[in-house]
Amino acid sequence: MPRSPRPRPQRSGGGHRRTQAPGRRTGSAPAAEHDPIELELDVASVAHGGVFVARHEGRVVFVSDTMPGERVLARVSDTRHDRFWRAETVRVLQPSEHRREHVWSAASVERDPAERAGGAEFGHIELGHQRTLKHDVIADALHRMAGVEDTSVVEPAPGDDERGGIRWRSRVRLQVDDAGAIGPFAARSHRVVPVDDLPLAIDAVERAAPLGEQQTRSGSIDVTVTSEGFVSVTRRDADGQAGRRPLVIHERVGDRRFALEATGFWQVHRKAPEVLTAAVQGAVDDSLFDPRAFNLDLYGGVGLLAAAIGDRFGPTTRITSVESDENTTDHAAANLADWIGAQTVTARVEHYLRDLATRSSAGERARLRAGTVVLDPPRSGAGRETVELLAGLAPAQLVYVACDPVAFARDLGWLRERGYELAGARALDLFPHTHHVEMVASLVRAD
Ligand SMILES: C[S@@+](CC[C@H](N)C(=O)[O-])C[C@H]1O[C@@H](n2cnc3c(N)ncnc32)[C@H](O)[C@@H]1O
Repeated sequence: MPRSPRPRPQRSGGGHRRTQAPGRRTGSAPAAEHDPIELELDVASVAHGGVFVARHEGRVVFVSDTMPGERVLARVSDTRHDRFWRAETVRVLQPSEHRREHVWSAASVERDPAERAGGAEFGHIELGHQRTLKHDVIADALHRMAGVEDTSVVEPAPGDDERGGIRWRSRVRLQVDDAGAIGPFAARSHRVVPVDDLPLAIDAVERAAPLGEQQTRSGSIDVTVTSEGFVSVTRRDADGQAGRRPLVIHERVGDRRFALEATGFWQVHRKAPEVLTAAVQGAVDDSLFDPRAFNLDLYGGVGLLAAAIGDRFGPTTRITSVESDENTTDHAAANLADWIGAQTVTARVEHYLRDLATRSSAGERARLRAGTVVLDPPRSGAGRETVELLAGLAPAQLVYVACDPVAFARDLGWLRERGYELAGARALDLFPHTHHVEMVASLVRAD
């Protein structure tokens, strides 16, 4: 790919284009609305968060809607930081061989950046190359933050390649703006973009979504279609109130049926529950697993991964599922009720582990050391406090399910400092056409 000797600053819509002195701080305001800075940029690599890295006069510019190897004209949208700016591609000057027509015209680079629907930020990239880029992000994070070299590939979910990576979302959240218009937010903004279609959603979700309608009040709309085909549409006002008691729905995974609230947490990809069940079952080292030990399912939700362990190791397996949301724990208790060794606890994981660290008996401590811990934290990861408490309890093995590889890499770095080694990791593309990727990693105590 030919490279220009130097990116040229340009002014939008005319021959003469504006630049700013390198390192100049422009305060908290974004680039002036009527005088946007436009830059010609050579895009070098992928960054975490669905953006790509270019440089302008020594400063990093994070650019959206492009990919490595492209030359683009990009409009600067954020100059608040000294060390980096943010910009949106407005025109592709030299496309990559991996560029495709966007799978969602509402998110395409042909639209003005403010009118592009968010949530499909890799939709212009060939599907296999999206996975290469996700791998690059994982490998870089593991190398920098955990000192681990990753050679794994990012695996597709069943059926995604055949469908071109569309029609996988079983739940969608739409927004309603002050004028009553319905749609997703634009990328990196709270501006609602009305859309005609939702190609990442399964057909039944798209059909149930009130696209093109008007609402009388601002807020959000959650559209969910269960694996059994039940449709639920929950409207919330701007302060998040649903206006009626939460609806209970059911999801089926293999022979199990899970009850949960329609707006409660459930894996978004229609195949994710079974893919993650199998991945977690496969990530446990049998030789280290003790069904009578103090086994834990942390951030347990309605019990999906506790059930994965129970179904693999049998009904005598003891496991305690810990979840902070009380209604969710109630559902987990019902979902796991047929299984004698399963317990559910409503608590924040960090509080629960601190309690175990300070109050458990010598016998419990021994059973914890012999235990297996599955943890599936939210996007922010487990965090330092939880990692330290967990490492202090020293369970025999951990299975870490991560929806943010960078937060995982940070936690892995801390776990390695505290005596754990990475025994294996898989990366699963459960979010095609977005930058997101799921990881399932096995860690064992190094002693
Ligand atoms: C990524 S979901 C995983 C749920 C479950 N493992 C599954 O696959 O369905 C994370 C869950 O952790 C819960 N959670 C978030 N922060 C928590 C905390 N500090 N302690 C306990 N649970 C937490 C959320 O309510 C959510 O149910």
